[in-house]
Amino acid sequence: MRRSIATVSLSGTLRQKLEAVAAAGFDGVELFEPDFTHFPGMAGALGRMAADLGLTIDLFQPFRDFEAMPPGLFARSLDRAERKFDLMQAMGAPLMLCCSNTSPLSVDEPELAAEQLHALAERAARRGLRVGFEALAWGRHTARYGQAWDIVRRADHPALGLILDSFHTLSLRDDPAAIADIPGDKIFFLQMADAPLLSMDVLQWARHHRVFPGQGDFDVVGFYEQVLLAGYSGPLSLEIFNDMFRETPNRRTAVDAMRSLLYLESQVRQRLATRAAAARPDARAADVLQVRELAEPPAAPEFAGVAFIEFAADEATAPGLGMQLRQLGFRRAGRHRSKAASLYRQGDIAVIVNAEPASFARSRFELHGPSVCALGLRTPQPQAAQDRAVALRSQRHRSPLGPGEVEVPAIVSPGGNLMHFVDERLGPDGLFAADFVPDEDDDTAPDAGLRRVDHIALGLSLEQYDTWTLFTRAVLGLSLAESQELADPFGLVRSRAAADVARSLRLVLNASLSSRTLTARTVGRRGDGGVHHIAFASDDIFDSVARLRAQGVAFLPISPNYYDDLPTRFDIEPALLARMREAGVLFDRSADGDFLHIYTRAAADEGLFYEVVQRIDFYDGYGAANSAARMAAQAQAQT
Ligand SMILES: O=C(O)c1ccc(O)c(O)c1
Ligand SMILES: [Mg+2]
Repeated sequence: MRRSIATVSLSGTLRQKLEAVAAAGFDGVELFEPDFTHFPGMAGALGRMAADLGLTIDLFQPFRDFEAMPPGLFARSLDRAERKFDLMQAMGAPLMLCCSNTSPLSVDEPELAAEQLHALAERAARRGLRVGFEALAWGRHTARYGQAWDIVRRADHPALGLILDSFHTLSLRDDPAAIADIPGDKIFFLQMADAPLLSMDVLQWARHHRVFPGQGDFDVVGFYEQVLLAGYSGPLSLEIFNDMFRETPNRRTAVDAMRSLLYLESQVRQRLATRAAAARPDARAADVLQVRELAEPPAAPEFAGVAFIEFAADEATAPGLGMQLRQLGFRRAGRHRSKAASLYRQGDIAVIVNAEPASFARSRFELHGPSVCALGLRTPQPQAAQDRAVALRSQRHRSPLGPGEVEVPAIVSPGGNLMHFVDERLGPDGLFAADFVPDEDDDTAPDAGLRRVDHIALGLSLEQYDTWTLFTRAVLGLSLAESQELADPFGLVRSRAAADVARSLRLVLNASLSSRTLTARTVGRRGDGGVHHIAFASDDIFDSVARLRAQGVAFLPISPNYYDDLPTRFDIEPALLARMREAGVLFDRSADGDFLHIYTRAAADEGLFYEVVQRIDFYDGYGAANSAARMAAQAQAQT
């Protein structure tokens, strides 16, 4: 399996792009011609540079506005092609991408298009080169792969084949099923791109909003499956035009790119295995040439809740964090055997405050101040979870172990915090029993009835939003809800939830479109991928709130207008409404159940805040409808 990527997909100079692509383990690139036009060297030098990095130049693109032209223009286009063939030969690129004509001068005559492409292929063949024809979704007369294939078939030249691009097919909601009937050796190249479902002009959509497979909403797996069933055995390439990727540091983009391909391959591999094993086995599936070359990471782990949340602190800030936790009803349950770390417990929740000098936590503290630096996720398959993450290009993390301490497989999540995979078989206390010496406080505050972590919300920069989408989906195997845009008084916040099937692990990804929202400021202080707020579940939110208020916890004040509005939206018992109004509790309802929740005020210097939630019946959301109430209250609480 050769993996490739178009140079247009990354930021940087051409040299930097190639270096990033090579470092991420790609075999080749599609050279986007404008990258070459501004390259300070000749084609031969570029070819040598790529070769020195261990990369091939698999394709030269795009050659535009060629087929179905009136004769005068056609002759000129052939001359233009010869100049490009010169370059391709000098740089060692064997294949030219010719995209379907968008010129108003082109004519709707497939026979003419075929004839002219035949002539182009003949010129290419004389030099040992090949041409691939790709239907652009906005091509003047050829927009669908079926039309492009019809022209390629009519042209009938061995040096002319089809180029497929998932974006063009899926954006037009065209059915990829007929791809499987195209002879695999006539498909010369495959470009994969995903995209969010948007209703907009297809050219704008294609040039600005493509994302890597697994980051969008298209059925890219179904598309790739059809291409493999056709018998295609060429490179699997990414071609992503995306405004954000043009500015994101290219090393990060290249890792996301590789992760997306490996994830795509693993999903297709499973589909093909299912077809081959079906009651009436699919002979073509069994014959797919590349199936053994498709990536096969260990299966995504199951989760069984959040085992712990770890704060980074130092000697000066650890006591303050401890006080805050006590106020929230946690008791100090132990001190670490070998590190300057304390354990706080309430219900099933465990919070570690780590002030160990010269540790990973301290390095995060130095960057971001007191903040969450690691999450422990409980799973029956901790080693497989880590192995999958590493197979999908996450970094393994090893912490120094003291005597008798339990080794917990860990990885670095995007943005640099840690994720530990804690063996479920250790039980709720097992990990802590080994690592922490029991040490109950004397001055413990009363338990506030917080039972478990309901969800953890992360603050992300916009450029990390797609990275986290792919990370949660591919590495953690979570499923994602739709993105929503929430109104902070100082700008919009894009938000989507990721959760496991059992709903034992819920992460909320928040990215601000503005630089002035609370989310944006959290990212500035806490770093990209930092924890923005933590929601704890209570079985009786009113009781928990009363206890917390008695401990001096301050909650966000909610406008009386909110409570006047609620009964116009929902049929709520007056007694419940009165209780909510009095307690400052917010309300949401879906077809599955109700949701009661409340937010603490952000500690003045921290940014981080807490939420208490109560899910009734099978409510599965996060009260997004109340986020505007929350953000307005936060803005007002700060003035
Ligand atoms: O947007 C374009 O022009 C363009 C060019 C080449 C491609 O392969 C493609 O999918 C789009
Ligand atoms: Mg394309």
